[in-house]
Amino acid sequence: MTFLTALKRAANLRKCMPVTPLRLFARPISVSSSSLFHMIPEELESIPTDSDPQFSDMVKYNFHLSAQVLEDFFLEKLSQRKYKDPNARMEAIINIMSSCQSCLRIDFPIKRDNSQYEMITSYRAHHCSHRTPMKGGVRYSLDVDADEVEALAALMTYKNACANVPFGGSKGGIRIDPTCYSKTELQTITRRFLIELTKHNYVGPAIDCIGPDMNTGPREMGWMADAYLKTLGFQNVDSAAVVSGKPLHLGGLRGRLSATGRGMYAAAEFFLEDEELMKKIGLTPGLKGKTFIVQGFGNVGYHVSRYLVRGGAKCVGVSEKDVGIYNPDGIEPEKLEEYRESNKRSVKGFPGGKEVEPSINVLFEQCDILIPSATEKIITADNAKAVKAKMIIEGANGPTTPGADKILLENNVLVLPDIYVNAGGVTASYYEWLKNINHVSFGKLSFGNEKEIAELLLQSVEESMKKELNKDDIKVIMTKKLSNRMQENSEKDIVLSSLAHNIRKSGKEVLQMAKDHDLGLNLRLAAYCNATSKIFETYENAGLAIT
Ligand SMILES: NC(=O)C1=CN([C@@H]2O[C@H](COP(=O)(O)OP(=O)(O)OC[C@H]3O[C@@H](n4cnc5c(N)ncnc54)[C@H](O)[C@@H]3O)[C@@H](O)[C@H]2O)C=CC1
Ligand SMILES: O=C(O)CCC(=O)C(=O)O
Repeated sequence: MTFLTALKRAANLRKCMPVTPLRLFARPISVSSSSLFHMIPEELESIPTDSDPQFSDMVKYNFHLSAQVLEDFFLEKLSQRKYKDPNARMEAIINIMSSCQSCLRIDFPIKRDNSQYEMITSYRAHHCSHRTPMKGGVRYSLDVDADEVEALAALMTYKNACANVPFGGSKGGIRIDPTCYSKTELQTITRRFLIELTKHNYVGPAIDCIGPDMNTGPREMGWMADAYLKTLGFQNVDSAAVVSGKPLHLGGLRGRLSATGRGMYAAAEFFLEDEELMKKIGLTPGLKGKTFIVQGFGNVGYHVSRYLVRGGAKCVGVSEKDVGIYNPDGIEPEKLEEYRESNKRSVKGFPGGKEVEPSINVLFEQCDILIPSATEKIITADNAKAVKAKMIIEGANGPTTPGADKILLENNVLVLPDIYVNAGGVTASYYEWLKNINHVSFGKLSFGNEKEIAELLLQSVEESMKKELNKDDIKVIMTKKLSNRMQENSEKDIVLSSLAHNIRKSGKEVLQMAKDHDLGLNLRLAAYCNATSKIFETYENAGLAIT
C-alpha cells in the first residue's frame, strides 16, 4: 500500500459509514483489486438488487463502480502533482464526474389546431462540460422527466469519452406523445423549445449541440436549426452546427441517418471475430448464420437489422410497442419497414411471422444476439434469467438494469454496453458539427486529387515493372472495385468507414481495460472505466475551482 493510499483509507474511514455487508456487496461485480476505498454512495446501495431502480441512480451506480476500479490510477495521476490531500482532490473530481451540472425545465403554452391552449413541459440537462460543446439528443415521449434526461445526459458524457468524441454530455426531451399532435403543432412545439433554450443561453454551436433521439429525426432537427438561424444565430456563420442530424440541404451529413446502426454492426463484427471471447460465451466466431431479435424497429433497430442481415445474420424476431413478430425462418427488415410504412407505422398484421403478445415476450425467444433498441430498463432482475441470447447489443440507452447485469454475467452473456456500442450516432453527429464549422463537405476538396494520385500510382507501378522486367507489354489497370470507388467516392463512404474504424478502436480500448483490470465479461464496467479515465484526466489537467 502506497503512502497516499494509506492516507486515503484513513480519511475514508473517518468520513464514511463503517463497511457493512451491504456496502461490500456494492463493490464491483467481478473486480479483484487490492485497494477499494472509494465508497459507493449510501443512497445507491440497493441499486444492484432493485428490480426497478431510478434511471439516473442506475447510471451513477455504474459510474461509481468504475471509480472504484480506477482508484489506483487516479491516485497515481494525482501523486505526480504533490497535493496536500490527494484523496479530497480525487473525491472532488469523482463527484463532478457523477453529478449533473444543471437541468433546465421549461413549460410553455401552445395553441392547438382546435384553438384550445395547452402547457408543454420540456427539459434540457447539461451533465458535464469538461469538453465543449456538450452534445446529446432530444426525445419526444410521455416518459420524459428530469430524472430521465439527467440519466441520459450522463450516459452522453460517458459515451462521448468512451468513443473519443471530444464533447461533454447533455440530453433533452419534451413530454408529449407526438402521435397526438398535427405536423403544424409539432413544428410550433419544436421551434418554441429551441427558442426557449436559446433565450437561456443553453444551446449554441460552442455551448450545447442538439441531435436526434426517440421520436425525433431530420424533420425536427431541421426545424430547430432553422429556429436558431432565424433568431440568435442569424449573424453567426457557424449557426448550422447548433444541431446535428439535419436534412442534407440544411447542412446535414450523408450517413448520419443510419450511423447508429452502422456503428453497432461494426462493433458486432469486431467482437464476434474474437475467438477467445466467443469461446467463453459459447458462440462460434463470425456473424454469418447468427440469429438475432431486435426490440424497437425505429431508426436504430431498423438500420442495425438491415446491416446485420446484409452481413449474413438472420433476424428471427422484432418486438414493437404494439405487438411482437417471431419467425425462425427469418424476417426481412426492408419488407417489414415497407409494411409498417403502409400500415400507419404499426407492424401489426405483418404476414411474414407469428404475432406475439405481450410484445416483450419475443425478447425471450431463442436467438444468438438480442438487440434492445427502444427504451430504458427493459432487461431487469426479474426477467434477465429468461434471456436465451448469448450476446446483447444495447442500441437503446440504459436498457439493462444493474440487477440484470449481475444475472447476465453469472450466465456468461456478453453485453456490448450502450455507451460503447451505440456511439456511432453521436460520432457521425460530431462529423456533422465539423462539416458545419468547416463549411465544406467531407471529400469535396480531395476526391479529384485522390483519383489523380491513384492513376499516377498505377502508372508508376506499370513503368517500374516494365523497367525491372525489361518488358514493354505490361499493363497495370484499375480493378472495377477501385474504379467504382473512385467514381462514386462520396461523403457517405468517408463517414461510414471512419465510423467503423472508430468503433473498432474504442472496442480495443474497452477490451484492454477489461484485461488490465481483470473484469472478465463485464464490458459495461470496462467501457465506463475507459470513459472515466479520460474525463478524470481532462478535469485534473484543466484545474478545479477548489481551494
Ligand atoms: N437515434 C439515434 O441516433 C440514437 C438513439 N439511441 C437510443 O436508441 C433508442 C431508440 O432510438 P431511435 O431508434 O432513434 O428512436 P425511434 O423513435 O426512431 O424508434 C424507437 C422505436 O421503438 C419502438 N418502441 C418504443 N417503445 C417500445 C417498447 N416498449 N417496446 C417495443 N418497441 C418500442 C417505437 O415504436 C419505435 O419504432 C433510444 O433509447 C435512443 O436513446 C442511441 C444512440 C443514438
Ligand atoms: O447525435 C446526437 O447528438 C444524439 C446522440 C444521442 O442522443 C445518443 O447517442 O444517445
